[in-house]
Amino acid sequence: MKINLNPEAIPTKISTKISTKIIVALDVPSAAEAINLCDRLPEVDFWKIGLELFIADGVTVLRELKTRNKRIFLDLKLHDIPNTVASACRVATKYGADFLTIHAAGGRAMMQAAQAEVQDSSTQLLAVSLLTSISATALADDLKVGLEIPEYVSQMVLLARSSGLQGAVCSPHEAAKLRSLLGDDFCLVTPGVRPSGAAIGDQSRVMTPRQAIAAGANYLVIGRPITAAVDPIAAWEQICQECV
Ligand SMILES: O=c1ccn([C@@H]2O[C@H](COP(=O)(O)O)[C@@H](O)[C@H]2O)c(=O)[nH]1
Repeated sequence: MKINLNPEAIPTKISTKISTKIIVALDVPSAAEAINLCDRLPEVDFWKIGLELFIADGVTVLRELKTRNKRIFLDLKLHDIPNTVASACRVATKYGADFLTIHAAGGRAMMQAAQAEVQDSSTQLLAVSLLTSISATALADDLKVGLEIPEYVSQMVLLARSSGLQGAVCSPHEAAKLRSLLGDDFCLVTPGVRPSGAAIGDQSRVMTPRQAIAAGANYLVIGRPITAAVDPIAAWEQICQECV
């Protein structure tokens, strides 16, 4: 497939629509760096705050993103006993994030308790099914899981849905199967996205942005290919073009 490299050839309506599906991971160590990136990329509407930034300066960044009317994915990947996770979710709702993650591996009781705490808030829980850094070999040999990745991920996402959640994080590799299992009302968010030619790094199950969208992802999470690029603005624009 030929990639269209001419931004002027892209109808604004399509590129706007694509850009709303991309969540950029703000994996930087300080509020100053996060806000600088945010202001350099005004077209990015949806930002992800992960553990590094949340631990460093989370409250400041949340406030700054809110002031700029940005959508926020608070990627804390909570995983603990039900009471602890539910309490953390209750406190997290006060930040007004759009998405918040918990690990599906925490089990049904944990997910149900967490869901009960966010039910009446503007925050939607997403269940992390299997980290996109985990390969088939690691799942079988290190974690001693007897299922293949597609079956394991389906199992975790079905468990999340039957625990009351309406969204999950998976790799683009599992998105098509999950979409056909769950229909259109379930939200699938896929990290493990790499534009053609980008370094894969510590990810294992990756696809291009265009492939991830075609597989049925509602949102793509992309971090280093944009934030660690020499020119983050050009990288963002190139990715939006690549999706068309
Ligand atoms: O399974 C998962 C869950 C979350 N992530 C997060 O997404 C970004 C990906 O960043 P890249 O730089 O594009 O690899 C990162 O913040 C992870 O914590 C994930 O990769 N996989």
